[in-house]
Amino acid sequence: MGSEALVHVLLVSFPGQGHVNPLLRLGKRLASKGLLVTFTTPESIGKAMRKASNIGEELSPVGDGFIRFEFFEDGWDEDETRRQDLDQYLPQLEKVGKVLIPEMIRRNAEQGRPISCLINNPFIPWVSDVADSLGLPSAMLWVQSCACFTSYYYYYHGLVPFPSETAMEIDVQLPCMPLLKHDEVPSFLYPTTPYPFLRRAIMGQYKNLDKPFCILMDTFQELEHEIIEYMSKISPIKTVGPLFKNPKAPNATVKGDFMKADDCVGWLDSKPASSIVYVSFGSVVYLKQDQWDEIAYGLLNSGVNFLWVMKPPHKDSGYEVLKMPEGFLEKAGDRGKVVQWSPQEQVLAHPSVACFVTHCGWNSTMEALTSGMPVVAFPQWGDQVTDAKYLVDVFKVGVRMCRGEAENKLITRDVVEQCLREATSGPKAEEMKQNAMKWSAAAEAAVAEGGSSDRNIQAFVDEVKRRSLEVLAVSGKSTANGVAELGEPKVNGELKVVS
Ligand SMILES: O=c1ccn([C@@H]2O[C@H](COP(=O)(O)OP(=O)(O)O)[C@@H](O)[C@H]2O)c(=O)[nH]1
Ligand SMILES: O=C(/C=C/c1ccccc1)O[C@@H]1O[C@H](CO)[C@@H](O)[C@H](O)[C@H]1O
Repeated sequence: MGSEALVHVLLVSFPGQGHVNPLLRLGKRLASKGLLVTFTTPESIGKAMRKASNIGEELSPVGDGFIRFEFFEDGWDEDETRRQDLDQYLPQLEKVGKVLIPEMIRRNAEQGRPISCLINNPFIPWVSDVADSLGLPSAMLWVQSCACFTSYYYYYHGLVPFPSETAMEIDVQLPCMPLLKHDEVPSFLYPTTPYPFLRRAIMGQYKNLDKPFCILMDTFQELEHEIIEYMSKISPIKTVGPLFKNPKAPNATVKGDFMKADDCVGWLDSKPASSIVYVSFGSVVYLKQDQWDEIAYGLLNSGVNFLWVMKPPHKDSGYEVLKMPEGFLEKAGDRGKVVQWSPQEQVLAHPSVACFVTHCGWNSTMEALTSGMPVVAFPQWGDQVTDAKYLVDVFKVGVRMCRGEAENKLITRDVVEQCLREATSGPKAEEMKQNAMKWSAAAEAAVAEGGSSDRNIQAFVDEVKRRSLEVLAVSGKSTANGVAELGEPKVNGELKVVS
C-alpha cells in the first residue's frame, strides 16, 4: 500500500530532547500500526536532529506504516540567543506556530496527504487550539507520570492546598497517591520556582484539556495502577508506555537525538558484569562546579567503574563550562569513561551496567524501569522531584542522593560514595535489582501484543481512523484532495474555520 492511502497524523513537538523522544517514539508506534506520521518541531532543532540522527527527506517505513519529518521556521535568525530563554521563546513559538502549522496542514492536503489528527506534547498547548480551529481532532501526549499529571490537575482546579507563599512547607495528599512532602510536589508549582514560564505553559495545557479527545501517557497501567484508574474517570487517559519499546518495529533506526552519541559500547563490553555506574543528568540539568567535583571524588572513592555523561552547555545558555577536578581522569584511568552524549537506551540495557545515577527525568525513569536498572536519584526540579519519590518509595528501585535544587544543599563526596556502595552491593542493592527486574517484565508485557499499552494504542489508532472518515465527510467542505476546507490563518495567530 502506498503512503498516500494511509490515515495521516501530524505530531507537533516542543523542541526539547525530553519531549521529542517520547513523541517520536509514539510516532513510530503509530506508524508501526499502519498510519502515516509526520513529525514536526522547529527547524533549529530539525537541523541538529538531521546532523546527529538518521533523518532524511524521505519517508521511513516503520512496521505497517511510515514516518517522515517536516520542520518549521520559528521566525528568528539562526543565531538568535533568545531561544535559550523560554519566557520569550514559548510566546514566539505560539505566534509563529499558529500560522505555520495550518499552512503545513494545507500543504499536505494539497500534496494528497490530508491530515486527520494533530498530536502535541505539553509546553505548546496552542496546538490544541489550531486543531480545534480547523475542525481537526487532536490528542495530547503527556510525557510525564500520571502522578505528576494528577498533581497539576489538582493544582489547576484548586482542589487541595499546595505550597504557597504563606505556607511553603505543607505536604500534599492527593487521591491514590502517597503523601507528597512539600519538596516532592512538581517544583514548577512552588511559588518560588525559577521556571514560572513552564508552570504557565503547563497550566495552558490544563486550560485546553477539554480539546484533545484523548490524553495519551508514556506510563503503563501496572506501574501506576490506582492513580490511572482514578484519573481515567475524570480525563480521557490512555496509557501507552513505555514508548521506547516497540515490539512491532524493534529495529526502526529513526532517532531524534540532538547530539551524536559517543561510542562507548565497546568500552562497556570490556568490563565485568554489573560493575559500572552510569551517570547522566539528562539534556537540560546543569550542576554547579562544586557539586560536579563532589560527584567526581565520590565516584573515585567508591572504587566503582563509571560511564559519565558530561554534555557541553549550549553556547547561549549562560552556564559555565564544567571541568573535571585536576588529575581526575588520570586517577580514574580505565575505570572510568566520560562522554558528551551516550546511547542511553543501549547503555541501560548493557549487562556491565549495575546502576544509574539519574536526575529522574520521566524518560530516564521509564527507560531505567523498563531496563531493570536500579537507580540513585539525584533530582533537581519539575517532575524530577516527584519521580524520585516514586523511584525510591513506591517502585522501590532506588536510593536517594538528594531532594532537589530548591534545597540548595551541596551533596558531599562521602554521601555520593555511600549511595553508590548501597546501590551496587549488599542486600539493598539486590532487593532493588529484583524489583527493577519485576518492573521490566511488567513493562515488556504492557507493550507486547495484547498488553495494556498495546490495546490502548490499537484503540487509539482505530479511533483516529474512525474520526478521519468524519473529517473527510464534513458536509460540503471536502475538497478534491479529500480534506476538509480549512480557514485562513491570520497573522495575529487567530484562526477561523470557513463556514
Ligand atoms: O547522554 C544521554 C542523555 C540522555 N539521553 C536521552 O535523553 C532523554 C532525556 O529525557 P529525560 O526526560 O530523562 O530528561 P530531560 O533531558 O528531559 O531532562 C532520554 O530519552 C535519554 O535516553 C541520551 O540518549 N543520552
Ligand atoms: O525538556 C525539558 C525542558 C525544561 C527546561 C528548559 C529550559 C529551562 C528550564 C527548563 O524538561 C524535561 O522534560 C521532561 C518531560 O516533561 C521531564 O521529564 C524532565 O524532567 C525535564 O527536564
